[in-house]
Amino acid sequence: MIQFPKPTVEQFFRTYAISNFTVSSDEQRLIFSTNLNGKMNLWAMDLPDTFPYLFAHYDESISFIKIDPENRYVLAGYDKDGDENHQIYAIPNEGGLPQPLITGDELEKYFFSHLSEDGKRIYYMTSEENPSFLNARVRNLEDNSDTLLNVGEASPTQLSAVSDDEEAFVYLRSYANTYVTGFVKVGEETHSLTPDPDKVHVVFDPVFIDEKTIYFVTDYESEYSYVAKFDLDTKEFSSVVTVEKESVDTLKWDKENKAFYLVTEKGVADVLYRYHLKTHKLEQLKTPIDVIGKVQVTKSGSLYLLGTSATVPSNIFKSTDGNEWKQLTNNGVLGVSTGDMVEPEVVSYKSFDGMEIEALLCKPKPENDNGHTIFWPHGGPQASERKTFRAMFQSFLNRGYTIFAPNFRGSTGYGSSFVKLVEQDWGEGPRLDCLAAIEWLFNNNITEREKLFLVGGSYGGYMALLLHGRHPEYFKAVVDIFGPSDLFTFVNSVPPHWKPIMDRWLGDPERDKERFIKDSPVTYLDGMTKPMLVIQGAKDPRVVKEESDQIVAKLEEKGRDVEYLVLEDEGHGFSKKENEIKVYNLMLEFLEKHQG
Ligand SMILES: CC(=O)N[C@@H](C)C(=O)N[C@@H](C)C(=O)N[C@@H](C)C(=O)O
Repeated sequence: MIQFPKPTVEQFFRTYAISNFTVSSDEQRLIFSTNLNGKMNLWAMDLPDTFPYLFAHYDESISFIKIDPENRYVLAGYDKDGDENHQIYAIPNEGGLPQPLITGDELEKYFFSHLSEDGKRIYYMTSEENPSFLNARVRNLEDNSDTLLNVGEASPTQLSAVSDDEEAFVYLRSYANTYVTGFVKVGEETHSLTPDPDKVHVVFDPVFIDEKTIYFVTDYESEYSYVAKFDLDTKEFSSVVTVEKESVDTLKWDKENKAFYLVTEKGVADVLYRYHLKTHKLEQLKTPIDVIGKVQVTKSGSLYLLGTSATVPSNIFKSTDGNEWKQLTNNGVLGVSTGDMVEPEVVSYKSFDGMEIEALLCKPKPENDNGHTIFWPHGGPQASERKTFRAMFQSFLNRGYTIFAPNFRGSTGYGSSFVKLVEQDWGEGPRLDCLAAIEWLFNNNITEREKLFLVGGSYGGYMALLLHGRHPEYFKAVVDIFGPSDLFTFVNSVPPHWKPIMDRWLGDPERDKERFIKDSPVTYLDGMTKPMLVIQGAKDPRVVKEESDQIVAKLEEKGRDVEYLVLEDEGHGFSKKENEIKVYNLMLEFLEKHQG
């Protein structure tokens, strides 16, 4: 019989992403954003037919998709080459070319918030006239009038829910990723959704289940976030559903069955629950994947879910009972079965101060093993490494690298106090957690001292630079993907609506001058002696190109071995297939070159 070679790394490069989806109210059409033709576009399937067709061609990343309840048009948000200046476009119901609808100067942002039940009014937030705090406005599609609803003040203010009668509005105000207050505005009256907005807590995912009752997620006076309720008549706040040691991170209302769907974050995986409002019964549901990206509940009560596992790229599933799932998309890795991929082990180790840190350990198949390990600090930093599919990881594994990804202090999924541990401490605690992880790898004979690489993106890139500068003896070579290199320049270069939250997140460059010097990678140029590869998107608005330019220039001045790749048409990530392949190939080449 014909013998075929084992899967090669190039096959993993040909994996496509599904980043978002929505289903029409009659459930006859599913629209999703994917880079199936190399760039991000909207594709659709006319259900129950599952053959995807190109629905709207624009070749840019898509921030939201909304189908008019009466199927007259579709709305979508696009930016330009990853600049995150999202603007709102309309697409004919038959598909076609997106037309600008709520747009302005290319530097302004227009974030979609809500579409009225009759599809005639679009609620949105904009940076226009209020770049740091954002204004909320409503556009009436019948007469094209555009009305100011709320002027954001004190901190970025997001319109997050609108009652069906469009009389009550919930706003969320962010002071930090871990401090977001919620308030409801009805006419001239405003009420906090939680008893004391001055206490540090978060509020998100508010839902009006009728004109007077708002459910939402909060961690108010709790270590783990839970579902709470605010009654507009009595002005009472109450806790409704808590799940032990799990943080609720998504709340969806099922109007038909008077139930909520909850997704909780439990370390490296998600759990899906249904909570019945009448019986107060909480049921755990089976899911076909480990990490849930999006849940949509339709009018009929059907459930659609977008998700991924370490060996399963993003796919969309449907269920009518929350237990049996039908896979609607068939998004896989070119010719590679899940059995040919690597499932991570969940391990934990003790850090310098005895704190238990969870991590993902991915070991290559013995026949591929090249004896080298890649240490991967994740980005965020208030995020975590989870059981999601990463073509980059599976490519590294296919080439024989072991990968170790610690959820150092500051990661999400381990309670509110743990997430806060990185705030105003970017370079000490999390760095020591990384060092403890490296020693653990050596002590457990997973990694040999001379065979360790360091690769990280964004905050992970920052950590890669910092670890390189302060502890070069551990690493053979280092890859920094858009990492902040100097906290003084980084703090001033972030998008305007991030600036109000920088103090709690990172600190103040004057007040915390000593710490900023200590925790800036650029302070440790002398230590950065190992070969480096730096990768940057030219349009990145979060970690701007100057962060990479300056560290590369300084290393070159010192005659260090540094390669630099700038992708002109990318932002904070690689959305275009050809760019992604260029990056993976360069990284693999770089690592291979420095194995010896
Ligand atoms: C609400 C919000 O956007 N907060 C930001 C301050 C934030 O936490 N952004 C991160 C997701 C982020 O982009 N961080 C960069 C530095 C990264 O590590 O990816």
